[in-house]
Amino acid sequence: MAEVDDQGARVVAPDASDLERAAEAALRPKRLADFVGQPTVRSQLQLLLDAARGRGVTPDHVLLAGPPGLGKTTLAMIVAAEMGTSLRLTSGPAIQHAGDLAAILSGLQEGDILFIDEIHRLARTAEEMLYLAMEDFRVDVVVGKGPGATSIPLTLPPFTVVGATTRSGLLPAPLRDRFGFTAHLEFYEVEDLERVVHRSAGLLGVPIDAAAAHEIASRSRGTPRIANRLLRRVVDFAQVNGDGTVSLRSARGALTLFEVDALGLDRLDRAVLDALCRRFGGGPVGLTTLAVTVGEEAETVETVVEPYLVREGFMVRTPRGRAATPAAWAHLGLTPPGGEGALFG
Ligand SMILES: Nc1ncnc2c1ncn2[C@@H]1O[C@H](COP(=O)(O)OP(=O)(O)OP(=O)(O)O)[C@@H](O)[C@H]1O
Ligand SMILES: [Mg+2]
Repeated sequence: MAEVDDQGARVVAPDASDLERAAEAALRPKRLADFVGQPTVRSQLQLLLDAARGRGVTPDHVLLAGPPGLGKTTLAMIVAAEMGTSLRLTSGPAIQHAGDLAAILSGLQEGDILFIDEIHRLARTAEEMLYLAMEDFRVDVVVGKGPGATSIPLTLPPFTVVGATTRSGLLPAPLRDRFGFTAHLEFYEVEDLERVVHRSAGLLGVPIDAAAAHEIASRSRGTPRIANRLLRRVVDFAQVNGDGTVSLRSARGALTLFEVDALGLDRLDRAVLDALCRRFGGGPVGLTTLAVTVGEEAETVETVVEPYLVREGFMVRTPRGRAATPAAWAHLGLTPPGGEGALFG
């Protein structure tokens, strides 16, 4: 499906293209104190790190769970910075065989933070090796091939695994259990996103007024990555069409141009709601059917469209499939079959 490209171009997509990652690096908070919002996670993590530092040990393994763009990679980097240690970066899909993981593990230094992004996508054999490494700081390195192969047990220096996952439900329980602390990142409040926008505008050297920051924040779907991206488009707009100062007018102009509505819904979101209401009478309809109707992968609809629609009360998940709420019908300017109040009757 060609939608992979469209997906990458979506201005409210919660995930980032490779190109965007470079722009993001410049805006990443480096220390816990600069990390905006998520007060619960921040205090929990602060405690964990302070305690480890106090005892002079490496912190417990940390699992960061939550939707894309909420700050998992940022927090992993912050853990390393706060502990004054180095970060080794890898990801589930990058580890195809147990041997790949063994090579990484055997290169670790004491206190290193091993960041495993998308840890739910680790190969099965690597997963088992990781259990042992996390629990006993041991790894069995296989030397040679075939019948002559021998396995040499290697003791690892103490280190900390920071795992990140957008799908914590997919993590096998034994792996989940080996994390001493799981941080569940929540979507951000508008006020927090306003602070993200102000902070980023400051780093970009762009003047912005409070109304503009509020406008961008309220259309950012609770996601700092989206707030930063919308800010960049708004800055473009302000520089091309004005004097470069980001005002409410330029914020609205840019967001209208990119078809992000007042609630942060874009074309794909509206297409999903529209299909749900017009084609399926409000549902319930299965995820796959719904995804095919809008020409998207089921996984895309499930991970990047649905969470926001559910959270904003436009869609509900029922045992028989996805259903539109009265708010969805209202947002599309449609009347539900049987009129108002007929739903969920
Ligand atoms: N709490 C925060 N305060 C300020 N900026 C933030 C915060 N959280 C995230 N950001 C910014 O949002 C962008 C995306 O964050 P990050 O890469 O950490 O997300 P992620 O959860 O790792 O996403 P993915 O699941 O796609 O890997 C970064 O540029 C980062 O600077
Ligand atoms: Mg990340």
